[in-house]
Amino acid sequence: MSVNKVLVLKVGGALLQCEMGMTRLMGTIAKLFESGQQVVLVHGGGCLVDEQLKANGMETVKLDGLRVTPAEQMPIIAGALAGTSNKLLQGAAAKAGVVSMGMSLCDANMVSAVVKDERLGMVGEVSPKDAAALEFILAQGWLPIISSIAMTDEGELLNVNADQAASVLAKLLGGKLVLLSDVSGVLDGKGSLIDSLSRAQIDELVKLGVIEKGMKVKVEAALEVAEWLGQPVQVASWRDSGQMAALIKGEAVGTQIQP
Ligand SMILES: Nc1ncnc2c1ncn2[C@@H]1O[C@H](COP(=O)(O)OP(=O)(O)O)[C@@H](O)[C@H]1O
Ligand SMILES: CC(=O)N[C@@H](CCC(=O)OP(=O)(O)O)C(=O)O
Repeated sequence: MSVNKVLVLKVGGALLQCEMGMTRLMGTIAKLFESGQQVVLVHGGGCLVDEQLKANGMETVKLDGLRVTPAEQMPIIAGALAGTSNKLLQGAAAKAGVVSMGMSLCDANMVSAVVKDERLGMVGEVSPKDAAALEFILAQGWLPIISSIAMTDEGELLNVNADQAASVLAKLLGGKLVLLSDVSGVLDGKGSLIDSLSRAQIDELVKLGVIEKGMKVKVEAALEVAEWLGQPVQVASWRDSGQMAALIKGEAVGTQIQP
């Protein structure tokens, strides 16, 4: 990986429940900073949202890997993602000596957002808009930590899948994208890691039901960026210390989603 492009790292929500994982992630980011690599951290928090909805007597419904988001759930979802999850990560960054800026997709005209599909309620579809704020923050040597809560032009909050949020920010910055989940990459039907995937192979594995739910959304977001930027996108795991060490060295990790 070349060092001069911004690295957009996305972490899934399960990380927030793993103290060691958060420490390792922030240690990795500190090392990347030392080597001159600028990093943007985008995060999910799906499991925290599930917990908060349950605690408030609300149900979780997913359609094709995306959370159906009735308007009355939006304050809880925004609180869990832009609030709790974002601040937990800022805390871990501070402990590792990394100066961070806690943000969401609502900030500084980064993206524009519209309702994706009426059947999903307040779920957003975002497109890249203005990179100025992020470029300023990166130039200060700070780590932007960005949740996937967005806003319409009318100021209504929207819930965006965090892999899709990361993919739009990678496009905005023309950056490299690495999606870190709780699995070491895309697995085949027997549970073995697949090193590399083309669009045709992805279509086939989705048809067979081998790639499904959150991984289907993730791989499709990765493919869109790979094709847009003409370079592979990696799907790997924050759990795997070997993969995190390889990331610091700029080596390929996990599954390479090919353009
Ligand atoms: N072929 C596959 N390989 C790996 N994981 C898969 C696959 N198909 C479905 N999954 C599921 O997708 C999950 C990762 O997606 P998701 O839960 O959205 O992760 P994250 O929260 O990290 O974004 C895995 O934990 C696994 O349960
Ligand atoms: C629309 C939609 O599905 N939004 C996601 C946003 C969080 C997310 O994507 O979290 P993970 O990365 O941990 O899965 C949700 O509400 O769960």
